[in-house]
Amino acid sequence: MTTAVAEPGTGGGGGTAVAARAERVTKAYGEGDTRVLALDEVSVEIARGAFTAIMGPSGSGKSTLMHCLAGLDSVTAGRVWIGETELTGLREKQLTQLRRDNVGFIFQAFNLLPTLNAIENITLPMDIAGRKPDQKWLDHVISTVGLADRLSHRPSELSGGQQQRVAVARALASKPQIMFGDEPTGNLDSRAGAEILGFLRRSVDELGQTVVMVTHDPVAAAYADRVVFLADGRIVDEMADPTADKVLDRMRGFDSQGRTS
Ligand SMILES: Nc1ncnc2c1ncn2[C@@H]1O[C@H](COP(=O)(O)OP(=O)(O)OP(=O)(O)O)[C@@H](O)[C@H]1O
Repeated sequence: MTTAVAEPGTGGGGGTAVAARAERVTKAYGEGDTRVLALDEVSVEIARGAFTAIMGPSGSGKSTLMHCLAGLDSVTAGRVWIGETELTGLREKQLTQLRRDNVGFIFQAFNLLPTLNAIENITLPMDIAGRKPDQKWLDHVISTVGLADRLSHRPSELSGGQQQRVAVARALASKPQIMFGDEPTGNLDSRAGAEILGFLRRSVDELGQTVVMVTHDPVAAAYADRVVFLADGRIVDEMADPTADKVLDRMRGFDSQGRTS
């Protein structure tokens, strides 16, 4: 017998904890001669409570896959779920609400508001949504990312690494079901980048979060539990427990084979 009550978002059937899922997702941009197939029937499951990296050559569809999984972009064909909610078919208003309540985002550009201090930036999405942050969780997040003594600083008074820590805390503040990062360390030097990756790792290990990160960097991918490799809009490989060397080897393999299908 299966239990009648499922945890929110633990995925249907089979009992595996799936935080997000794409089923035969195709995404095409443009029409006719200028049509580009950015994703070609991609199916993938993102495990809950794990750190997944998406890698692949430039133009292979990494950002498009992330945007489709996160409900930031519509699909041409196929279906997408976050937890048990199917995104494909939702109206824009429902999608906005689902993203706001269940998804955290970290981008390459920190996207902080310059007139607000760190804590105001962190709680802004919840303030806009009219939700009260869970203070205990918020304190835990702030101490995890090491911002406790910087909360009254404005972005201009913070280093790039500290600004991205604010962005990480903002993404975590609402206890999202899933966090997406698109090259979150792309604007940081390697030390600040390593710090942010360490915080993402800790948010998985210590806070039970689910993280999906697009990256070009094998060193960044090595922080993940699993790497999914894309080429020409298709998933061509994946790797559990990656190391930077293993990832680099695999990437070289793709390069020497040229187009992989
Ligand atoms: N809005 C758009 N309009 C038209 N084509 C697009 C659009 N967005 C992406 N593409 C095309 O879709 C393909 C996949 O793009 P995507 O940005 O997902 O790749 P990527 O792997 O993230 O690349 P990079 O590593 O260079 O950021 C590319 O050929 C790109 O030119």
